[in-house]
Amino acid sequence: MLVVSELSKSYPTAGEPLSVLRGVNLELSPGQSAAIVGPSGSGKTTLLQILGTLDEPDSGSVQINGQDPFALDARERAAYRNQTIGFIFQDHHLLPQLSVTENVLIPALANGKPTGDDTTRAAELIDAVGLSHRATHLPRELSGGERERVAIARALLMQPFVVLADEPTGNLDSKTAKTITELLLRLQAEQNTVLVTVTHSLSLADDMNERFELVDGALVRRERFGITA
Ligand SMILES: Nc1ncnc2c1ncn2[C@@H]1O[C@H](COP(=O)(O)OP(=O)(O)OP(=O)(O)O)[C@@H](O)[C@H]1O
Repeated sequence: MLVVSELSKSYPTAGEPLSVLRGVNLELSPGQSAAIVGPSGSGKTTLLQILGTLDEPDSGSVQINGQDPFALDARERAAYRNQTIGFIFQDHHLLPQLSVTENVLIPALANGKPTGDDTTRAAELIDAVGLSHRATHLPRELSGGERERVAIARALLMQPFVVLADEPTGNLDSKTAKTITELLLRLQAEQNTVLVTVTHSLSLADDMNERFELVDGALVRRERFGITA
């Protein structure tokens, strides 16, 4: 389970601190997907950064399968993050000089040289995202949708418990966005991970099991938005 309780976070400013998160609660089981929507500046990225253990909350807790990642020191937490959390970014952050296979293997490099198992799994994931014929290509030789597929394969390499996606279809046309969303949800269900997606797309939000809106620093559950595009 991913269990988030009463998270709060403020940023210092010249005057009063800017209170962004004010009591965020969330519980998701393996295999569940959730979308978080909200206006620009409502704190979606801040929340995703905390769920990803890249930033610390001021108060409240995050528990991943009963473990509190913020109880770990910075080094332990980095190792924990690499094993437990997969990240998918809008601009995919692929390394331009590395091939598709090498990019997918990046999370395994934190443990030293990729093992044979890592390489096998990378090939399986590249196949699963439909890019076997592009395995030796560089990112610049791929379309936007193909690059996003590489980012999905990379996020799943370490069999993470939680996958966090920040606008995973933000730069894609609506047809490609739909295909990528279906792929992401299929792999997420097969691998039984928790998926949390931050998005402005109500259509993408509708494809997730659960929808939440970040309102005044807290998550409010929403019904389907009824967007089919
Ligand atoms: N490091 C920081 N220091 C100070 N203020 C910050 C910092 N990071 C974010 N903020 C402020 O916190 C608020 C929430 O930012 P955040 O990036 O989480 O919003 P968001 O919902 O992801 O927005 P968008 O949809 O535009 O990406 C904004 O007002 C932003 O200016």
